[in-house]
Amino acid sequence: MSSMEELLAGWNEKFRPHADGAQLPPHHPHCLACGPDNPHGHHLTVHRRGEEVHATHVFDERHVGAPGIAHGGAVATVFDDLFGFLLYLTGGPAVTRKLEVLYDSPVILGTTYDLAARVTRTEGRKLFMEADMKQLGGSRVASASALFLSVDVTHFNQGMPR
Ligand SMILES: CCCCCCCCCCCCCC(=O)SCCNC(=O)CCNC(=O)[C@H](O)C(C)(C)COP(=O)(O)OP(=O)(O)OC[C@H]1O[C@@H](n2cnc3c(N)ncnc32)[C@H](O)[C@@H]1OP(=O)(O)O
Repeated sequence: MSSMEELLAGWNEKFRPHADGAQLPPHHPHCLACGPDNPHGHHLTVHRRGEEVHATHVFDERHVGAPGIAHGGAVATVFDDLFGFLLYLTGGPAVTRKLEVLYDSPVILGTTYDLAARVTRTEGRKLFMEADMKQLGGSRVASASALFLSVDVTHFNQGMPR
């Protein structure tokens, strides 16, 4: 089986309907944000809650920017990937065309944060999404909005080894 065939087979399995409350599958084992086999990754675990996706996350020393504070790029990575889990609800592959992050207050290493994301609007291939990150039971520390564009799964051929 070629790498592309394996990708397609895995993708179809991932896109089976996911029940409300279910843990959603990682995009792939080495994904920077959700891959369980990526030693540098965030190992994000994400659940479906109604038409939203939710995650609880603790940034650690691998994600440091200023001492004790998560790097803004690491926070953006987690938002971007969380948006990628909404694709299991919308039902097909899409990629980030635009990502905007608002940093309200420092994201502190070793602190647990709640994240939630949702699709706010669709227009043809365009998926408009929003997400927020809050202290447990507390105030918002960051939010994000994104435009994803639906693509055919062959889009990912571009990354296959030649
Ligand atoms: C099995 C496992 C598989 C692994 C897969 C994991 C997948 C998930 C992983 C998730 C991981 C996390 C996620 C990641 O990390 S995804 C990785 C990061 N993203 C990318 O690599 C994407 C790179 N970009 C591209 O490939 C192309 O540019 C794409 C495909 C996105 C679009 O190129 P394409 O040529 O196809 O489209 P178009 O340019 O004609 O535009 C189409 C329409 O969109 C409108 N438009 C464009 N820009 C804007 C804008 N700023 N505001 C408003 N509208 C905008 C535009 O006017 C047009 O509208 P209309 O004229 O039709 O009305």
